Amino acid sequence: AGAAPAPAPAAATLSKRPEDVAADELVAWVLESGGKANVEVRRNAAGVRGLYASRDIAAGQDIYSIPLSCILNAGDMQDFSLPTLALLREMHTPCSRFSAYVRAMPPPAHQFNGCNLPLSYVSLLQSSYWEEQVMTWRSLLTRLLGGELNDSAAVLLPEAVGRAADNMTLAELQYACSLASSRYITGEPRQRMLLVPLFDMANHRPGCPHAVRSFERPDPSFRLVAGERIRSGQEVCYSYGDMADDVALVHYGILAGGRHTDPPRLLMVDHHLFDPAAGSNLVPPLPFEPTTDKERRRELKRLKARLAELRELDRQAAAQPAPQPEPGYEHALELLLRLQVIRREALEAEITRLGALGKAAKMSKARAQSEL
Ligand SMILES: C[S@@+](CC[C@H](N)C(=O)[O-])C[C@H]1O[C@@H](n2cnc3c(N)ncnc32)[C@H](O)[C@@H]1O
Repeated sequence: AGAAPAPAPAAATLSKRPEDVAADELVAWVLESGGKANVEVRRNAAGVRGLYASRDIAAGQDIYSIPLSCILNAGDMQDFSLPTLALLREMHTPCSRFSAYVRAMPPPAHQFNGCNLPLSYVSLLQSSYWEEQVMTWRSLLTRLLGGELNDSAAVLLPEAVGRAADNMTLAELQYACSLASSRYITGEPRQRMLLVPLFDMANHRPGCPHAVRSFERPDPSFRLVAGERIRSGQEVCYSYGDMADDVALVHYGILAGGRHTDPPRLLMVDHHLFDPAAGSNLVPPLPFEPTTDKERRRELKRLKARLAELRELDRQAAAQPAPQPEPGYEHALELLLRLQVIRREALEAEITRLGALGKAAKMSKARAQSEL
């Protein structure tokens, strides 16, 4: 008689996904290691996990500070596979000090970008530039898996994961690549690819003003500084860059919201400043401003031709069975199909805008002549 029953674990803990329990442990590890965190990791109503302020944070204050001992440094920026291998190394190292970090990663069913795009989806990108990019990444991973001896490679697969290389699958490599490539950060003053716990829990918001400070003296820790006041409970965002929707989808598995801009933002591959040979992924969101009517007509012709090509693809697709979702990649298919719609809407809007510019110019010319 007498002993009170042990308190039941809170419902929230019971229902927590393993990666979310690990995320709490990750915060504890960062704090134990001397870091500071005015944030916690939570999910929003739509189930997207992110960072939330655990108290009010004034503009200019640190949102968190991550000690260097908690950063996974994947080396310099020459080798595409390094962040993938750095992550895999920790995933296959028993008692890794990054164990909470790797356990907090989204599982394969919730992880998607161009690294693990199913082959059957590649043509849905409807862009030779993106299709080539994705196939190049796939081929680099395939060669890494095949143990191709490349004397210039910084790290080979068995060097990173030991005997686990014997049983590694392309799917596992693609998953690790997708995780690493959507999470690492590079930048001044050290040009290194860094996987930073907690930093990589912040979701993208275009124009988010919070800024990273790192390797400063006397405090070299990795800090995120509030660019505006954040109230307790508010989501802590980070701007992944000024991305068009195709860039956001291939690099982060998200749509950046380009259709909501005015005018709707063209995909990078449709933008007048896009140069596939330059290999740059960032095209400024500057609308085309013709200085002459000839320029305007040339751009209008280019856009109409692009839209006509896409309409032709639509006609061909309508005669085929609808694309089938690959198990675990249902959401990815939805995003790709939505990107196709956004692309056409943005082209149509730009064609309308340039057409209207021409009409307005003609009318003002006619008015000027009638006044003479
Ligand atoms: C650096 S991680 C951010 C943390 C991530 N949500 C998590 O739970 O680990 C980047 C990934 O988060 C997701 N993400 C980032 N920004 C998002 C947004 N605005 N909406 C939905 N998902 C987003 C995408 O899956 C993206 O590849």
